[in-house]
Amino acid sequence: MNLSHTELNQLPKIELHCHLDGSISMGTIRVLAEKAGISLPDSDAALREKITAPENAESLLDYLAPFDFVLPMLQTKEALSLAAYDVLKQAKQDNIRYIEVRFAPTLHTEKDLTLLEVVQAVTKGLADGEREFDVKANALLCGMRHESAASVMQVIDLFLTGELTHVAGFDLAGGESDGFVGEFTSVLEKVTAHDIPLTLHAGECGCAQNVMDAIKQGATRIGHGVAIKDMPEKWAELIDKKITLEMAPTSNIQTKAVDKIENYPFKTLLDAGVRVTINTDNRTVSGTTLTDEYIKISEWYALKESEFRQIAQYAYEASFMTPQQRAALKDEFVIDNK
Ligand SMILES: O=c1[nH]cnc2c1ncn2[C@@H]1O[C@H](CO)[C@@H](O)[C@H]1O
Ligand SMILES: [Zn+2]
Repeated sequence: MNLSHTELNQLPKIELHCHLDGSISMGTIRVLAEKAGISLPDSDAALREKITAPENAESLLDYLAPFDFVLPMLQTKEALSLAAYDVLKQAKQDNIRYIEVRFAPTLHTEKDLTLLEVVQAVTKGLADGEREFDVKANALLCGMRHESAASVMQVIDLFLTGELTHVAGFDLAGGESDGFVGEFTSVLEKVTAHDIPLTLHAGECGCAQNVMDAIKQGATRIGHGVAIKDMPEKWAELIDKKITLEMAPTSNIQTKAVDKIENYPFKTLLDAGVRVTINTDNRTVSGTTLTDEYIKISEWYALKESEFRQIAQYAYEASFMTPQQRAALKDEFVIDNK
């Protein structure tokens, strides 16, 4: 029998893939808009339409459109701290014990913030939320793939300032073209040269080769990676290297990473031994919670509790936690299979 919604909610969880700007609750968006002097529709239904992915999204780029609506509200330190705090509040409701919240610093410098100030404002909100909600958290910094390698390099240079706390790794996000890894070789070489933990969006709506390129370039985790379903001959390599896929069922259907649920490879990959994990990607843009994503996976595949716990252990092992965070959560996430 499937686990009940309450049981799924209560499972201890780790979320590796959650975008800050796509995950701010409607209540906090109203607060941020007011502070920014931006007027919003009065009705929640009309506002929801602006901040969620279009029902008939045709592609990843369609899916990304609502971000343009929220970003003008995320241009001050106060707004960024409040947004990060708000995401941790939501994480608590999912019984998340550890979360990595990602964002692109270059998207928050429209007013007068420096990249460093942007990151410090977000990590302040995470630190406040950690204390308030007993959820551990780190930030991941994203470079945007539509920006130049030189601009993305400025984000990498933040890691080298020695001024960051609560920042655990790097990612590339935005629209995905085939062969994108090659456009950012110089950036990604610097990432690995400095041992900065690396996850890359790949094989979301691009080809399976993007996933293999990302791994070759040093990514230990892949954002989505759905397209690897088309290269079963590579699964053994993923298993061998303990590559972890950060999948997000609702988002993956919305972006048309697969045309229909029957073609979603989550369970096939899990059964084959590939390390898959469950994530929201964007709580608000996808209109979901991590509990909702667990419910979806439970309804689609009737997973047993032991399988959900195995998936959470994969997330624990692949996370970019500090040694202290890892030690504190060990008993909740390392299951004894023997
Ligand atoms: O699923 C996704 N694939 C690729 N890029 C994404 C996805 N969700 C959000 N973003 C992009 O990442 C930026 C930083 O958080 C967002 O502004 C959005 O453009
Ligand atoms: Zn994403």
